[in-house]
Amino acid sequence: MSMIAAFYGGKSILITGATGFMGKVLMEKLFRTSPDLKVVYILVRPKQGQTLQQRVFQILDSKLFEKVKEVCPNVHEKIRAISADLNQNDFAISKEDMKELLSHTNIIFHCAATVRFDDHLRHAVQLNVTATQQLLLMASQMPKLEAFIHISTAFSNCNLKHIDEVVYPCPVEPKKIIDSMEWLDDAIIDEITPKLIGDWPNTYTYTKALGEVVVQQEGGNLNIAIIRPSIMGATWQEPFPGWVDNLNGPSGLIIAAGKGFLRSIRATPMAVADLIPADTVVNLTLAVGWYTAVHRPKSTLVYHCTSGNLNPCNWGKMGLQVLATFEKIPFERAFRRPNADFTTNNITTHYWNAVSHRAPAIIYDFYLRLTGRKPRMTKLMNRLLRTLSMLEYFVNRSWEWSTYNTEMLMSELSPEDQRVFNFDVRQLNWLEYIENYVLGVKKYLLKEDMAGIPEAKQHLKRLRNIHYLFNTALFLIAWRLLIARSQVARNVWFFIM
Ligand SMILES: CCCCCCCCCCCCCCCCCCCCCCCCCCCC(=O)SCCNC(=O)CCNC(=O)[C@H](O)C(C)(C)COP(=O)(O)OP(=O)(O)OC[C@H]1O[C@@H](n2cnc3c(N)ncnc32)[C@H](O)[C@@H]1OP(=O)(O)O
Ligand SMILES: NC(=O)C1=CN([C@@H]2O[C@H](COP(=O)(O)OP(=O)(O)OC[C@H]3O[C@@H](n4cnc5c(N)ncnc54)[C@H](OP(=O)(O)O)[C@@H]3O)[C@@H](O)[C@H]2O)C=CC1
Repeated sequence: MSMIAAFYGGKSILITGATGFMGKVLMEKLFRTSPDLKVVYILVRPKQGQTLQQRVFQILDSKLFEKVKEVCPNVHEKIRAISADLNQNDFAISKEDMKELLSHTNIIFHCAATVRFDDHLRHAVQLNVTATQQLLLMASQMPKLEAFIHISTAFSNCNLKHIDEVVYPCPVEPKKIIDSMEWLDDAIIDEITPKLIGDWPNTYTYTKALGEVVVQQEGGNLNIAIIRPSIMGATWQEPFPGWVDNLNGPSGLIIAAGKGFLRSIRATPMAVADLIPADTVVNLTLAVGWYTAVHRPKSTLVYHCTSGNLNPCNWGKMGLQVLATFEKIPFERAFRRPNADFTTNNITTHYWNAVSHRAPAIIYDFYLRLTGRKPRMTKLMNRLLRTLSMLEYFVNRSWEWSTYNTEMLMSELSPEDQRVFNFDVRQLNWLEYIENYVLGVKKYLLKEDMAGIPEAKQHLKRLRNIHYLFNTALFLIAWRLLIARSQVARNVWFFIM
């Protein structure tokens, strides 16, 4: 019997960010392994014209929850969606709901965050720092609370090269940042943002670092743990391999490469690609929840959920495997044949961006205009190039994350728990994982049918022929111009003939 699964039985659990990528995988695993838990409270905001209930039903209706519905047929009764906006005071939770949350919650998993790299500092501070502070205040009024688990990121200290499982101080106290956001106007915040974030690459990583300091400073007597996952990718094993539902991290780039838009990316092939499957993060999170509540460590423990030091894979190996998978499982209606490569300096990056990204987009838009359609490729390409420039920081560096606490926790688990809540990345076979990841992107993100693979292969053959034809035509035109202008070229031509 799994001790961790048994621990969550009968518990009331509060999850923020349950509608996000990690939150869904977390809920799924909780219900599948502890179907006798009492209730899962989720803080949800109405979105895109959907009510809370519609949002919950949409999640439960997805393929991700198929197994849960078998194990826990009344899962919908055990999810209690609470209307909340983490950007508002008291999260805009009604008095009755707040009362219920405060009096019943046993465990909190705080996953909600803005993960956009380019978010305005005010908004990133509001969600990643102030909301965390408010949630801690709420937690301190929960008499039955046993553990508060805060999800941060391994990149919260990406300004360092070696990162230990400790909370590092920030140059400016989070409280001062929170206060200043209240009275500074947007223009001034824009101006001081680069100075404030200093050597952090974006507002996301900076505010996640501030959030950790808030957790440490304002945690009071709560049992708190911080989890720092690296780049969260599709699921490895559970509930099935390759599940992913958003474009963050590598997923968006896999689509761009598979559809033939992405032809080159400035990346260091030997730099460590510190990917971590979402189900591994969730298994560690649930194990940490159990350990924190049962063993009550004296201080706030930080757990790194990374792969680089135990089972490293680099961007070169990952890129090659992604491309190899496209050969077997191509995406439908590609713009060009998938054939991306890495560039390593500014000059080649600019060159390939012009030749392989901008020029084909301009030519295609010209063709769309000629055929009376609306041009769209240049806009799409500019967006891709902007995304690439934001991700560059992370694919040209390697970090070392120590994992003492994570390894200590692994050794504390019973063999059964090590199996059910496996977070040992040493067992991960990267080639297999990446292949499943690409397949998952095709099935769950692009919603493409496997039956369409032969047609997709045909389409790629046609694109190859067009490519050869285009290159031959280009060569002939160039040669003709050369012959017209150069005596040497003419002589060569007569000699050949
Ligand atoms: C040796 C030789 C080898 C040769 C090999 C060749 C190599 C081949 C390459 C092959 C393939 C590639 C393989 C992988 C390569 C490298 C991958 C690198 C990934 C590195 C990631 C590192 C991240 C690490 C950071 C830390 C980790 C974290 O803690 S957290 C989360 C990470 N956060 C993110 O990833 C968010 C990043 N995104 C953003 O910040 C923004 O989206 C943006 C700034 C990038 C873009 O913003 P913009 O305003 O332009 O667009 P946006 O409005 O956001 O979106 C545009 C449309 O896309 C939709 N969208 C966007 N995001 C999502 C989403 N999450 N879910 C669903 N949909 C999304 C959005 O709705 C828009 O659609 P429309 O409305 O229809 O327009
Ligand atoms: N994805 C990754 O690669 C990594 C993620 N992390 C961390 O893991 C956690 C989860 O990330 P992930 O699941 O990928 O992120 P997502 O962007 O998928 O999910 C974010 C969640 O936060 C919720 N949220 C955002 N703003 C509000 C708000 N104002 N009120 C209520 N809820 C809100 C979203 O709700 P809604 O659905 O309404 O938008 C969503 O449920 C985050 O803390 C992130 O920093 C760490 C390392 C890597």
